Amino acid sequence: MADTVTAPLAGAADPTPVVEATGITKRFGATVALHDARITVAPGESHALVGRNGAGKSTLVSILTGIQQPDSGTLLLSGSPAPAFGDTDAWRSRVACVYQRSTVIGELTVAENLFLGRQSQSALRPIRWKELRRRAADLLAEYRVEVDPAARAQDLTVEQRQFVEIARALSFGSRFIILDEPTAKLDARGIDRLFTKLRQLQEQGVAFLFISHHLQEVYDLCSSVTVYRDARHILTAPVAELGHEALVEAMTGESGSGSGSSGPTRRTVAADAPGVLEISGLELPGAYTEVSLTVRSGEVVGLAGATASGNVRLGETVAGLHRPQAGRITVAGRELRTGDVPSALAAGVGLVPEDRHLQGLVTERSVAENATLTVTDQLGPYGTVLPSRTRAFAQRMIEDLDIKTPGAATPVSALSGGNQQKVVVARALATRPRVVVAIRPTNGVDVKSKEFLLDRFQQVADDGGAVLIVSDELDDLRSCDRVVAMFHGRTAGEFQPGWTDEQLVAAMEGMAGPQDPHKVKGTPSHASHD
Ligand SMILES: Nc1ncnc2c1ncn2[C@@H]1O[C@H](COP(=O)(O)OP(=O)(O)OP(=O)(O)O)[C@@H](O)[C@H]1O
Repeated sequence: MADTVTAPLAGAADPTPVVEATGITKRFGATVALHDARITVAPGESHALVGRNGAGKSTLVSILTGIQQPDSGTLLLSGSPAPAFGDTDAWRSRVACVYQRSTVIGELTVAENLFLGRQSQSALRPIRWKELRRRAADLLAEYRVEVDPAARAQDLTVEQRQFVEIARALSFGSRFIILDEPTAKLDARGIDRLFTKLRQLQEQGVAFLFISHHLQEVYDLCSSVTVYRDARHILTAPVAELGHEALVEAMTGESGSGSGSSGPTRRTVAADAPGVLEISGLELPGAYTEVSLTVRSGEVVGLAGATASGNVRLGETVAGLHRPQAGRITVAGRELRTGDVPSALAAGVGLVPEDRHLQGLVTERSVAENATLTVTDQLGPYGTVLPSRTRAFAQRMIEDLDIKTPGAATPVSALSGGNQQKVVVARALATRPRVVVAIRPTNGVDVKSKEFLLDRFQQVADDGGAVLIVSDELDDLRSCDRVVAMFHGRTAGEFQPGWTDEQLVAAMEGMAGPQDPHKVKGTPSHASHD
């Protein structure tokens, strides 16, 4: 069992790549996930890996971290052949991965998480908790991570948990860290703090492989970028030499494909269109207060806000997941029984939940079963579910949402992350809802598919429905007919088309009224602040 290695970080004097993978091929049944793929990351380098959903990025990560074996290919870590498959200690002394979903255990303290499985030198010796906390404090100080070792992991913020994971990885001796969509659950401030920490560590010689669908983050953080497309390596280039359009072109294989920067075509919602979703005086203690909002037929409204703004809880309340203390919600004039999911479903509310793993999918079940979970009543007579009808229904959803899967019977666990997200959206749309509440709906979805999904929500509105997009992603919000910003549980301004990133970001940060010109730094992907 490995003990703590708190070797100080050194500069990047040795030019041997931390990873050099060549000719990597990996198949899952008939699916070729990687074909003759390669990647090289230099010490102290911040290297991005980008590609559309299903391009093979996560498969590469699982091979680089020893979770999966390639069918063929060569993998060198710091110039040495990769450890034997299954030799966990050897693998984690060379490479670690911080995933979007944290691997720390919420019920345990930071110190316990850091030394999990290596608390005591000998299994027979009792664990000395005081000593453990002291070692944890030393370790955190070494990497300048400001977290209390005695705090329960579940009480930490998402990025603090990531810092603990990074410190744990470094303590095993690894100087190469893979970050797989690390910003997906962070708000703007969290992203800033994570990037600051990564830059600090990079200066100390730590190398990163950074995977993100937010291309602006690639430009902000990385010096080189590798693009995969359809299981193959397409190019590796210095970030500074590859413009945004060329990068998207490499990812999609289509020239001049655009990336959402041109913005959606503006539609006008009739001024006398009836309110389909009406929220009045809603209050949920600890989350939001006195919120009133109407979404009219044909309208897509953005509900913007940072992590603690209350926007997510408000969206979830509409879908029946929380019972507010005061206020009313009506859908097409009918009052909802609040805090009751079946009642919201029956009224025609479809939900794209925030966390597809916790609230969205049964991953061991098929794409067909997951996509039709909310419409089983339409799949056969007298409460029966006909497999043929389920498959046909699912097939339509697969085509409609461009889900990349070998078939409707494929388990969702075999799909790439972005395609799993599309199944969640498919399920929300399967009921032909009058109201769609979509929480960060493009999470993990590539640039092209993002436009595609947002377009599907527009279609719901075009068919007379009302859509509420709850997000802090400026790309999501840009597609809306109107945006309401929330800050600390209250609405903090309304924005008509033509708003600038700076204006909206300022409102989300509690710094400005609607469309007040403010000098605030913004990024095109996530909201930022000054
Ligand atoms: N365990 C598995 N069984 C079967 N197929 C799999 C499995 N894991 C991945 N695949 C398939 O391999 C291909 C590559 O998937 P991978 O998860 O590596 O893509 P990705 O680039 O990480 O996508 P995303 O951006 O959506 O996360 C996909 O077609 C996926 O469905």
